[in-house]
Amino acid sequence: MAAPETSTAGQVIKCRAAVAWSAKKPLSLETVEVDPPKAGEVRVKIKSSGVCHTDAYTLSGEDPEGIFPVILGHEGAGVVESVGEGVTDFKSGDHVIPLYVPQCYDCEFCKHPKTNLCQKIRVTQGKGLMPDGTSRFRCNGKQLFHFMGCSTFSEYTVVCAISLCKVDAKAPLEKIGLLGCGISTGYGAALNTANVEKDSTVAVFGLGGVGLAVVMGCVERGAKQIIGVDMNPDKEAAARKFGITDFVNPKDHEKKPIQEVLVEMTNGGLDYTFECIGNVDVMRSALEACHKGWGTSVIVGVAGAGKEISTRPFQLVTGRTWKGTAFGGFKSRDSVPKLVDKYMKKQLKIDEFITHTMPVEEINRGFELMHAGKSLRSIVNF
Ligand SMILES: NC(=O)C1=CN([C@@H]2O[C@H](COP(=O)(O)OP(=O)(O)OC[C@H]3O[C@@H](n4cnc5c(N)ncnc54)[C@H](OP(=O)(O)O)[C@@H]3O)[C@@H](O)[C@H]2O)C=CC1
Ligand SMILES: N[C@@H](CCC(=O)N[C@@H](CSC=O)C(=O)NCC(=O)O)C(=O)O
Ligand SMILES: [Zn+2]
Ligand SMILES: [Zn+2]
Repeated sequence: MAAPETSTAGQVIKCRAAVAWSAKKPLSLETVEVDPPKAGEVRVKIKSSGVCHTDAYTLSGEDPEGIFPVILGHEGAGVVESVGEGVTDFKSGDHVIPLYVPQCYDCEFCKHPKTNLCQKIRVTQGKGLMPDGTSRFRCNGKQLFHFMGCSTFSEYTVVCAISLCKVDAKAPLEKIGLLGCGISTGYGAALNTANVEKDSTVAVFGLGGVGLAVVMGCVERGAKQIIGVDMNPDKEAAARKFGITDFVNPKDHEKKPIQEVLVEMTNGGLDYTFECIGNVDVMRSALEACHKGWGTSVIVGVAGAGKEISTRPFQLVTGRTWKGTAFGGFKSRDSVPKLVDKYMKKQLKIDEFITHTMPVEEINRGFELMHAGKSLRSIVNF
């Protein structure tokens, strides 16, 4: 049966959005115009969106791909309002999560079992545009750019159908948007990228939302020691609830590089380490905290423009492995609906990551809480 047409289908919709007019400035709540979806696109009514550190990173001006004015946000969930020509996988009323890593099933990357990095629309997505090179957003006559193919800080957004997955309509839309980024990324970093085994020893640097999702994955795999490393002592309590066995604050060990402290604590180093901050010095520490011969370090954090990593090549010659992950290695459209199902079966945490909830009008408070180290995830509701 054909989906019922919504009264707004084919029309320009005026709605609320938090607009980043320029770097380093608070977001501004505006009325924006959202065009109907073109061929292969879907317009989604966003119910809620998480605030990820990557939104703050791009807003800070440190993202080489940062472009303004833009509608940020990439951890959202919502309901399909209308679909563009040729879209058969979705209909109005479907519950969906936008995906910043699409899955087209057709490109060389999608067909390759070793990567999740679909490249079908990567070039235009990186330029803040839809695949035809235009934007669907305007405010006061000015074009606004899209962000990571999602722009979930808008009440309505337009995304490519390949950047969207349909999820269980019983799942709470005000929570499951977090599976669009931080939780899936950290969890997948442990399960897919590192493939942590039972009885492993692990260190997680940075105990924000992403780091705690790594901890969740390591607990599921039966790691016997999980050391949380964070400069913020307030992060210890929540991290213990997620399952860290030890907490190390580098500020308590200023006479020694933190990797030496960890190597001593673990009789030679960790089986797996994860950098979940975006600091290149910490990335080095995380690698060098790995056990000689077999330790693997996974870079999850996103570093600022111009930053480079370094270590002595001897660290790799002697058997340590340095890896990175995007979206936890999950092939997005295949995996996210399954993660939603896992949450519904109480086999995956989401609620425990949500420390603050606020109306979109207060979105800047979400950023402030993150910068002050007071939140894991803030959710903004439309
Ligand atoms: N690769 C990918 O696919 C993805 C990458 N990311 C990236 O992952 C990183 C983490 O994201 P998220 O969890 O949202 O960020 P948060 O800001 O919530 O968490 C980062 C944590 O690291 C702590 N920290 C900062 N500096 C240090 C340090 N030198 N040593 C130890 N701990 C430190 C922070 O402490 P404090 O509380 O004091 O700030 C905070 O607890 C970001 O770089 C983000 O851009 C996010 C999603 C996907
Ligand atoms: N735009 C940045 C790169 C930003 C980046 O690394 N993004 C991560 C996701 S972070 C999510 O919160 C990622 O998975 N990237 C894959 C990709 O194809 O962009 C820059 O230009 O350095
Ligand atoms: Zn993110
Ligand atoms: Zn693809």
